[in-house]
Amino acid sequence: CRVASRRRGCRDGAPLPLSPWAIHVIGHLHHLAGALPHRAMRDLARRATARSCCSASASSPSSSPSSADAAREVMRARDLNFATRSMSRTVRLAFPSGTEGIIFAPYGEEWRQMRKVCTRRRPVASSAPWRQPPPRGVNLSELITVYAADSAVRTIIGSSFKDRGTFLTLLERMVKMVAKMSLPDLYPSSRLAMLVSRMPGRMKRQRQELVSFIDNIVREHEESRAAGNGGKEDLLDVLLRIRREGDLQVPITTDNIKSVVGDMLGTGSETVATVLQWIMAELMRNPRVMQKVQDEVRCTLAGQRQVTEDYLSNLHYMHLVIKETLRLHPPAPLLFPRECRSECQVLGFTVPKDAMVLVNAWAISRDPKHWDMPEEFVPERFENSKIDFKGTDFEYTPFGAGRRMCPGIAFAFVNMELILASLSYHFDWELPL
Ligand code: HEM
Repeated sequence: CRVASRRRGCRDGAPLPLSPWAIHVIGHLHHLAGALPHRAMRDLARRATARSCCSASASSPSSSPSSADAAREVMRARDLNFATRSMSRTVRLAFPSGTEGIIFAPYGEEWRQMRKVCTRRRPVASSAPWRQPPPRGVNLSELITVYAADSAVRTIIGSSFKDRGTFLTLLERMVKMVAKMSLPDLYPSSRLAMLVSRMPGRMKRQRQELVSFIDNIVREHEESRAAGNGGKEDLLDVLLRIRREGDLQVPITTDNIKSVVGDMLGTGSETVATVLQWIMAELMRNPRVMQKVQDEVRCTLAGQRQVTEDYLSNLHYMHLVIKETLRLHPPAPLLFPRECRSECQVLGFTVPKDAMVLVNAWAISRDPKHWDMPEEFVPERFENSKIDFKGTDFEYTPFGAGRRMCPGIAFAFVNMELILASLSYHFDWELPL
């Protein structure tokens, strides 16, 4: 294993990140077996005295900062050096060069342009659904997923979204595949791994299905606009217009527009739905907090038939509940993988060029060094605290920080607050007996 064999070596006097004991051929993988990666990596970092980094792959260097100090180094002090994304060998099959969208785009002008276009859009908020009493015993996770997808769609491609069910299935499969490590990812230079693994074929098919799906959306969109169906410009309109006008430094291709649309639809719905599901689970486990949220919402909206955006700024306690849920259950616990652009030092350790860096935001936001009763759900901890998720407090970075920080925070918050207010205003909730 390349990492293990270089571990004891030093670069310019600085050692490589601490790494656990390795086994020939499989490297450090046995340390990750059977546990969620962010938990396993936190435990490994705890065992390593420096608590900074550990390597965890079979044959490619990777590093997982698990302390706020290391996160600050990666996402602030050396942000530019870690501002590009790491792509596994199988993910690369799904996003060939020039079609990386935003999430996987290498650092550079094209990524900067796309990000600017996408963050200029204001979220299209609408009132949350479920004003009618649902039948007893609803599958709340399912309802939340559907709502989050619909509302992402409204902002990104307007209201036309005929086949939501197919989209959600494709999205779920894609997220699972991208998050998974397959044999070719663990042994990137092995041709045998590529030959024996079924993952490359599955990834290509999955990507093809998603692209055809988005193709239809783009075509319908263009036809609808050509037929004179007006309405406000949505994100897809803006991207298509910019491509037509063609006055950008790096021209936008249709293939990349499809990837950007996929990125925004995927992140816009999946993350919001996951956080909302955790919020409702925590509220049901903590009836005191649930009561406080309901009292605040019902008092603020007294007499209104519908929750709208106008009331959100008064729902102070609900905001704390969302913050606390993001602390305990960030939907991207290891953020999104970054790559070291040139060898550098982090907290006195050498990080080699091309190493994948996974910041363990989940472990850091439960670190007893920064948080009292870190495992407890206590929204009040944020009451008089200056700690926020805006990318300057490195003990709490559910949206990341630095150049690659999440551009969807405003969108996410409007949606999460609308839906949570709506659920708390209209209904009482309890777990089935
Ligand atoms: C609670 C909801 C959300 C959470 C917790 C979240 C979290 C994150 C995180 C951790 C990253 C990686 C940051 C880094 O590497 O430092 C990210 C990136 C990103 N997010 Fe979000 N996100 C959320 C909602 C959204 C929404 C609603 C959108 C869009 C509509 C969105 C679009 C993106 C995009 C495009 C990127 C890639 C940015 C880049 O690489 O330049 N996210 N998000």
